[in-house]
Amino acid sequence: MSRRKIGEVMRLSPVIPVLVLDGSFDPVELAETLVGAGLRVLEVTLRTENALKDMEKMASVEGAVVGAGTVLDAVMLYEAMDYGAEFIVSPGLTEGVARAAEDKRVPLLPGVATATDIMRGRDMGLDHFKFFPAEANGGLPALKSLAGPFGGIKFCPTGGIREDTAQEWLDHPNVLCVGGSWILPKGDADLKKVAATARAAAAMKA
Ligand SMILES: O=C(O)C(=O)C[C@H](O)[C@H](O)COP(=O)(O)O
Repeated sequence: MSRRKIGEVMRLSPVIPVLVLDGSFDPVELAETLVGAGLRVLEVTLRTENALKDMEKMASVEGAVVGAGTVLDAVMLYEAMDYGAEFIVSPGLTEGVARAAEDKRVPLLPGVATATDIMRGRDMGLDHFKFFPAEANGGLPALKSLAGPFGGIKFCPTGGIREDTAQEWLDHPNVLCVGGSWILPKGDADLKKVAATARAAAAMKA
C-alpha cells in the first residue's frame, strides 16, 4: 500500500475530507461513515492532541486510505508513518519533507502556491501538488494561469473550497481532487449529517 503513488490516491475519490478531530466522534465510526458514503481517502490533520492515535484507528477501517495532514517536517512524517499513515499531506514543500517521503517511499502531497514552488517541486521529481491555500491564493483563475506553463502538473486544491464551489474546481482538467473541511464542520457532531454531506461530495465528478 505504501508503494501506491500519490496520483492513484488522488484518483480514488473526488473529495478528500480534511479532518480536524476534536474528540466529537469515535474515529472508527467516523471513518466507517465516510467510507460508507463513498469517500475512501481521509486526511487527518496533526493539529489535535489525539490525532495520531485517531488516525491509526481510522486506518484499521476496511476500504479507508488514511493519511496525515499538517505534516511540517521530517520528524512529523516519520511519526505519522509509525501510526499507519498511507500518504502525507503538507501545507508547503521543503527538501526535508520531500527527502523523508522518498526515504520512506510514502506518497507525498505537498502544498504549492506559486510557479516557483512548482518548479522547485519539479526539480525534486514531483508532479502532483496540493494548491494551497486555494481560494486565498487567487482561486480558480490562479490555478488556470498556473496550468498554462505547467500543463502536466496535477493538483488537489485545498483551502476555502466549499460544497458549492468544489465541482467547478473539479471541472478543471489538471484537478484530480479537492480537499476541504466542509465535510466535518467544527462543532457539528451529527454523523447522519456528515454522511449526507459526504455522499454529496462522493457524487462529484473529477
Ligand atoms: O492542516 C493542513 O495541513 C492544511 O494545509 C490546512 C487544511 O488543508 C485547510 O485547513 C483546509 O481548508 P478549509 O477547507 O478551508 O478548512
